[in-house]
Amino acid sequence: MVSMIFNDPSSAAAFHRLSFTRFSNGLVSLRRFVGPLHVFSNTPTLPRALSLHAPRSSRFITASMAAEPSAKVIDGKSVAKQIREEISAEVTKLKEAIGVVPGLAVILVGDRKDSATYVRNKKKACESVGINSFEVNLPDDASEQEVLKYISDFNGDPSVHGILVQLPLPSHMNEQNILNAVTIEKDVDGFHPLNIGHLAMRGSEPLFVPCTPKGCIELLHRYGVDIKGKRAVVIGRSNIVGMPAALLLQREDATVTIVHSRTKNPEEITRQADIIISAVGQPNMVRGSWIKPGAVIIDVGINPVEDATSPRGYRLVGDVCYDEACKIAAAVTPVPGGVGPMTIAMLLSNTVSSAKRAYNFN
Ligand SMILES: NC(=O)C1=CN([C@@H]2O[C@H](COP(=O)(O)OP(=O)(O)OC[C@H]3O[C@@H](n4cnc5c(N)ncnc54)[C@H](OP(=O)(O)O)[C@@H]3O)[C@@H](O)[C@H]2O)C=CC1
Ligand SMILES: Nc1nc(=O)c2c([nH]1)NC[C@@H]1CN(c3ccc(C(=O)N[C@@H](CCC(=O)O)C(=O)O)cc3)C=[N+]21
Repeated sequence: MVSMIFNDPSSAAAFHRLSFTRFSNGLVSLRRFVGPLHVFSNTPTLPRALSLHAPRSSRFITASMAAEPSAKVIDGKSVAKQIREEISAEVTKLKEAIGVVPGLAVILVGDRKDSATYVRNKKKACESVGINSFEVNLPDDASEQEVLKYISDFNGDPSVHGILVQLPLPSHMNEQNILNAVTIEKDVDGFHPLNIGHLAMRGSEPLFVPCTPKGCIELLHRYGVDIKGKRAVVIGRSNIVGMPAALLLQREDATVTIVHSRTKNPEEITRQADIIISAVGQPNMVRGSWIKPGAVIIDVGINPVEDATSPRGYRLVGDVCYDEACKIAAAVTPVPGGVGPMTIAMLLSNTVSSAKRAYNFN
């Protein structure tokens, strides 16, 4: 038996919620109960709160019905839009109060089409909230020294509050050397070893948290998903997504397991999770059978798959088999429109925080 709980959109103001309880025989019973709204109070236009808890006191008012359960869609695109509006207001406040406009510098090396698209999207997002953006495009055969020179210039430029070196870098460059060169005060990607080290240490705070994992947690928060005490599985252990996502979940008091390419029984381990964050890069790897009924799924994967019907000849899918997940999970992020837009929103947020910190502005 599983429970999925979500606010009734037609009566959210009265804090009424509907609860579907699905039994092993496939029947679904509908309950209505009145209770405290689970979490967020400052996001009135956001989607309904979602809780992993079963209600303690609830009142049966309706009989059973046979229906295919369907997960709630965690709409990263609309949450990111809301966050951009919040950031835009902060940027205006900063400018009016002390005449400072936050600035983000992006360094792109090489001519990868996907990287160029991401950089273009970041630039557009900056414009949309009033952040200045500075862009450097270097050819694929540029030297590491050239990149380091630009980083050093941006480190010393007071109009730049955030520096992002688009990854991946060409293979002749040493990624660690380059990421280490960004001053930690402007490391809005949160990839500097000192920022990662602070993230990993209890009682310590990094200046910046990596954008994609931060966006995943922000989605869980804004959808009212309880993390404390839950079992979380992160699939993938990269420096930019999987590892920091696991650290963040742990900081939120989840019990965290990391699944990677050498894990012996990934399906069985993942099936124990209340919360799954998948960052692998394998289309549709996480099947319905990997998912515990009622789990919440954050799908970070962005995988192009051939699609002759799409104008681009391909479409993007996640690591999680979306159709199967929808039938068994409580909530799931789509691809596109899930974590991707949140990554960019968190980058803007980190850039504004950096500018505020530089001027001691609260
Ligand atoms: N939405 C967004 O904003 C972002 C999306 N992405 C997307 O997320 C995905 C992951 O990105 P990234 O972390 O950079 O990728 P990496 O390739 O750096 O890391 C992939 C991770 O997945 C693990 N892995 C690979 N195959 C399997 C498998 N069969 N079973 C279990 N684990 C496996 C690897 O394990 P091992 O360590 O053992 O090799 C590794 O830890 C990609 O699709 C990428 O495009 C990335 C960044 C941002
Ligand atoms: N230094 C650095 N920092 C990064 O944060 C970083 C990086 N390098 N290299 C590449 C990855 C990938 N990444 C994404 C950002 C936004 C979307 C995004 O907005 N995706 C849209 C779809 C975009 C489309 O349609 O192509 C979505 O999921 O809805 C995706 C992926 C950031 N990364």
